[in-house]
Amino acid sequence: MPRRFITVLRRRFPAFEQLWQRFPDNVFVIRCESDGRFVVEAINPTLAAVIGRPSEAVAGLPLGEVVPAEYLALVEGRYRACADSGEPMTYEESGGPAGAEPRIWQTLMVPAQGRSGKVDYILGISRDITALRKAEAYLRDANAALERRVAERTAELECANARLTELATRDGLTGLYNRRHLFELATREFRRVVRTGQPLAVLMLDLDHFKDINDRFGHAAGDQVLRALSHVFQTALRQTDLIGRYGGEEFLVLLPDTDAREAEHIADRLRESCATVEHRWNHQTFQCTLSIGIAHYDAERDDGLDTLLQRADHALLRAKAAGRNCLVIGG
Ligand SMILES: Nc1nc2c(ncn2[C@@H]2O[C@H](COP(=O)(O)OP(=O)(O)OP(=O)(O)O)[C@@H](O)[C@H]2O)c(=O)[nH]1
Repeated sequence: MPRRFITVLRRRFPAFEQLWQRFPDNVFVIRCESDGRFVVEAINPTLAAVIGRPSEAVAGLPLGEVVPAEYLALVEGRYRACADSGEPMTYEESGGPAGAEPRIWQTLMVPAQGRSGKVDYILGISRDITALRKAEAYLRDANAALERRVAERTAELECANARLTELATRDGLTGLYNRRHLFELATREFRRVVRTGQPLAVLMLDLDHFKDINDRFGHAAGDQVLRALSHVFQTALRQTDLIGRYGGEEFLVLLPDTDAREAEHIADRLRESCATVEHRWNHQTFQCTLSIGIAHYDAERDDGLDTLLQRADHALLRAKAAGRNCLVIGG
């Protein structure tokens, strides 16, 4: 029998008595009476301190005289379930005296069967896990806050990276690809057509008498024209075409998979749309025309991107010499 057993243990083994006196969790032994009632057989000093009564004063009392009335039905229900099932049970509960901070308890109950097989005693250990649960909740919150912060920082970094890529690849004034990045893309495109043998047209665009615009209206007006025309060019081209700012008022366009007739047609569309844009500056309006040199990839002649660009450049010079606002196809 547990009481006898515990009493014997405590008397016979000083080490067990030490353990019983010092054990930091609550230990209790409940006797199950044959009429279904429960009696407190023994509680250790830790549990005695929690309920505020000496162990000796509680031993032998019916459960109803030890457990506060508001918890009695709940506690009895648990003991009954353990006794009826004959199986160990664990549960968690919160409670405590009114006005005090509620505590959370984790309890393990083990039924002890007598010779008849009936459960005579329930041995229990109950641990105050309030601090543990609080620490877990704190860690959960801290973790969630950290995850939120990491997500925010990742979004900020992605934004900054996108901005850096933008700065590294785009021309600050027009928003078109800058010369360096355009060369990278053009080189890639050139390698592709060398491999596939597909057509590739190159247009070298140069605004006519742009210096006059700067001289007449000022540099800021010139900048406005460059921005406006860049937008016009970009909208006139297909998604697959590449356009970038090649120099001051010079632009390079690559037209992949475009035959000679189509390239000429696109070039003329660019030339015309440029010429028809009306620019306004200080209550004055003016137009700006465009000369274009065209070159087509020729596997026999173009062993590198340079020669193809050179041929487009020569064609552009001829367009200028021919009076501007026109296009010339390079030989
Ligand atoms: N406003 C402005 N002007 C620029 C920019 N880059 C280059 N330019 C100007 O573009 C002008 C180019 O002049 P030129 O090379 O003589 O050519 P052009 O006057 O267009 O004459 P043609 O090309 O022969 O028709 C110069 O006045 C440059 O200062 C820029 O970013 N903004």
